[in-house]
Amino acid sequence: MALEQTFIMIKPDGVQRGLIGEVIGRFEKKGFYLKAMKLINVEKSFAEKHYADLSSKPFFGGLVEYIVSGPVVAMVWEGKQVVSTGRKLVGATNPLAAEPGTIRGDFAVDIGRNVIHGSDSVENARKEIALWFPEGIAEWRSNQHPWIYEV
Ligand SMILES: Nc1ncnc2c1ncn2[C@@H]1O[C@H](COP(=O)(O)OP(=O)(O)OP(=O)(O)O)[C@@H](O)[C@H]1O
Repeated sequence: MALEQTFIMIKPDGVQRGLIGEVIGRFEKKGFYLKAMKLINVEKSFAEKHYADLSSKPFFGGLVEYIVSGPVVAMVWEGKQVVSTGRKLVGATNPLAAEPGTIRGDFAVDIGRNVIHGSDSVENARKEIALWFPEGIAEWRSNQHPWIYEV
């Protein structure tokens, strides 16, 4: 069975608020595999590249300032339908609309401080992983695999 990969980033507010372990724990306990992770400060030009699709939006400048305001945790997670299911774990963009039980629903209030990013499609996940991890990602699979996945 081919497993998907997605790019997940804990934004500067999530790092500052001590939510790294909480976020990782939710993805781990679900049954997804952490394939790459780094805590880094990104340059403005890099943040602009990551959010290039939103460059015409009025909030673009503020969004880029937010992303460069402190370290972020960039991760690759692997699993069955991890792109769409990861978005469900993350919750709606506006945290006030995000369901309780989701990361944004449980830990955020404002759209401009929504703790986490998750790729919105398999194609964008591929692009984002290539952008953030040009060095490549780890190859491994949990020994618990047969206890999480039927095949
Ligand atoms: N109206 C807005 N005002 C301020 N910031 C916004 C607004 N809309 C979106 N953003 C910020 O831009 C990010 C990207 O917006 P997008 O529409 O791609 O939402 P998303 O896919 O849920 O979020 P992300 O890409 O971060 O996972 C949001 O997560 C949020 O931080």
